[in-house]
Amino acid sequence: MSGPLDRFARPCFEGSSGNDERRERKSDFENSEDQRRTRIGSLKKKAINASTKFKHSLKRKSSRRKSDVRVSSVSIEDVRDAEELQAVDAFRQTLILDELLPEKHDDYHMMLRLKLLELMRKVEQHASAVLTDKKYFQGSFENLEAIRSAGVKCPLLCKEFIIEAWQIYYARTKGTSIPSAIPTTTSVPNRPAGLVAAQMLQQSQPQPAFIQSVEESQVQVQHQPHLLQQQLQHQHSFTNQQQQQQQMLDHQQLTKQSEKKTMASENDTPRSGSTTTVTATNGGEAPPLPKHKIALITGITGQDGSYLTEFLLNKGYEVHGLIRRSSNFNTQRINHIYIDPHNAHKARMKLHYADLTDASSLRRWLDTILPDEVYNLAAQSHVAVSFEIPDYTADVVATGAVRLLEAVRSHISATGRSHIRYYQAGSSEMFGSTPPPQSESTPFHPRSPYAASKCAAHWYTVNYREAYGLYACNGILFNHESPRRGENFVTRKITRAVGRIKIGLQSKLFLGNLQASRDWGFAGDYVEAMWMMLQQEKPDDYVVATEESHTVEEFLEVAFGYVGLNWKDHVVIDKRYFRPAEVDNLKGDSSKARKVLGWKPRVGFEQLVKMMVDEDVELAKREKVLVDAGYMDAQQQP
Ligand SMILES: C[C@H]1O[C@H](OP(=O)(O)OP(=O)(O)OC[C@H]2O[C@@H](n3cnc4c(=O)[nH]c(N)nc43)[C@H](O)[C@@H]2O)[C@@H](O)[C@@H](O)C1=O
Repeated sequence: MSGPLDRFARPCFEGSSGNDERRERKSDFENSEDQRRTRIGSLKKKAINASTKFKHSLKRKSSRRKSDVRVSSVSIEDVRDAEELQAVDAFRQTLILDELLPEKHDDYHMMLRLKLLELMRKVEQHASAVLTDKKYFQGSFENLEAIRSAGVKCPLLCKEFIIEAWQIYYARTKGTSIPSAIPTTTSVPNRPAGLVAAQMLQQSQPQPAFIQSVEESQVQVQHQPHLLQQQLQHQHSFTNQQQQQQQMLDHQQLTKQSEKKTMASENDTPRSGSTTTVTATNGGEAPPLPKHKIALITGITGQDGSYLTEFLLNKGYEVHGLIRRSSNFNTQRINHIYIDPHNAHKARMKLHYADLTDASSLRRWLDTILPDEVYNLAAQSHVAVSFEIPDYTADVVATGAVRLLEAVRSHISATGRSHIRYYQAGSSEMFGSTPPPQSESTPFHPRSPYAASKCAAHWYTVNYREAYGLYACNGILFNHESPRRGENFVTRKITRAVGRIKIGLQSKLFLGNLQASRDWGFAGDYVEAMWMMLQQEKPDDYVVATEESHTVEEFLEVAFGYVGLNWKDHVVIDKRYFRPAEVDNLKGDSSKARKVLGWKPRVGFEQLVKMMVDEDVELAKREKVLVDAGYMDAQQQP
């Protein structure tokens, strides 16, 4: 089905339906919204003024401190900041009087931190901790809420893994006095905790028996800046973060076990590839790396890259990912498995800058990493966008594949490492207008620059296999989705909107052709098939699909219906999302993969849609917390 060409009249970013809607809704809310912004703006200004005055006052005073030990209080304009400023000021005076404050540490933020630590210690003597972490401590935020609303007045500490700012606000809405105790991946922001801690010191009640005493807990704050950088862009729900933490812990444990195992059997199991030694940064010699397999993945930061990395790490692989430089970090999907490379003997995933458009970088990393398996997943993978940037799409998707194949070929010829195996990510888009069911023998008829480029990559791979005897496979993957799917693909665009509509952050969703039909599977299942292809005796090409096809409209029915909404009340057809040439119907025949590889999908269509909706409802709840706390605009998506 072809769409009108006037979509090129102005650029239109998918996933930005909130923005379209914002334009529409602005007039309704203009006045109240503008007033609210002005109010918040003026409060912020006041707070900044008060802080600046306080800081200047400290500086002025510090130059006089030897002769005039008593420091006068600051003038405070903002009522909201008064308690904090006074508390910090008084605390500073005490330190100066006790001669405990070296001049170089005499600044406001240092004071605030010290004050917070002091408050935390006091709080721990009088407060009770409520376990809210579900997975490890079988707690819940509902417990916290129930305890507070049952009239318990003592300060309550929310015992939780603190990863992102929204959790602090969320904990407060549930009645906590201060988030506490298990911030494994980020430090607790000073300001909210400081204010809350000050308030709670005024309250003290005996501790109910059913709440765990805080003395039993260990407070450990580790600061990992690489995770903090991603705070607001994080794509996964709270539940998912807990799963990720479990995976990380599992991975660390697995790594330890596999290290022990491989070290023990090092002599009798020679590694198929190279050995690399790493020098530890703690002064000692790191143990030689175990003889495990090494994988190199292009496109590691994408949906498939992140699932494949988890899968391979769980199989004991060392995984190297090639990433493109960009001005913003885009590693959200793999942050949970990232271990600082300075922990050389623990870090089993490593990232390197390279680009499929830069042949020299590909060859250099092959020579350095010496991988056993290479997975080429990188692409400009958006079909509609490929009509806008066809040249770039061809460069990355088609020529990028031949650059990498050629790098592998020349690396083998230079090193003799002929056991190396190559996986090429193909796409059902290559079948285009050929009617379903589509199998390995179905002729390609691509309908977009993206699909034509994928066809070229497919044939380059076949050619390197036939011409040079390279172990190279094409995985012809039908659509595969997950909560990590990019927000401009139709499935995630829908489930994001369902979450936000359900929570009241959005009311409309702008879409294109609802009659297109796709064979949608779960990305987590599909990465297993990639790996299986490279474990066979001989290289070959395989279709990977669920063998069920559903229209976009059916996806809408399930997604909206699952949360009790009717999609027809919210979806608006926007011709800008139609494509110049559409692929109407894709439905795979994956019998070869099922028979030869023993692969089959585990997650069905409805389960997939519900999984994505569940995650996105949670994500929307987090956004709502930030919106309610004035931390984010209602229409803005982090
Ligand atoms: C296998 C293949 O899978 C993906 O390509 P795709 O099938 O084009 O995925 P999509 O989610 O962008 O579109 C699916 C269908 O949904 C229709 N549709 C309607 N309304 C909107 C809409 O508003 N946005 C989008 N994106 N699509 C819409 C659209 O016209 C199309 O018919 C990529 O992973 C690709 O890399 C790949 O290899």
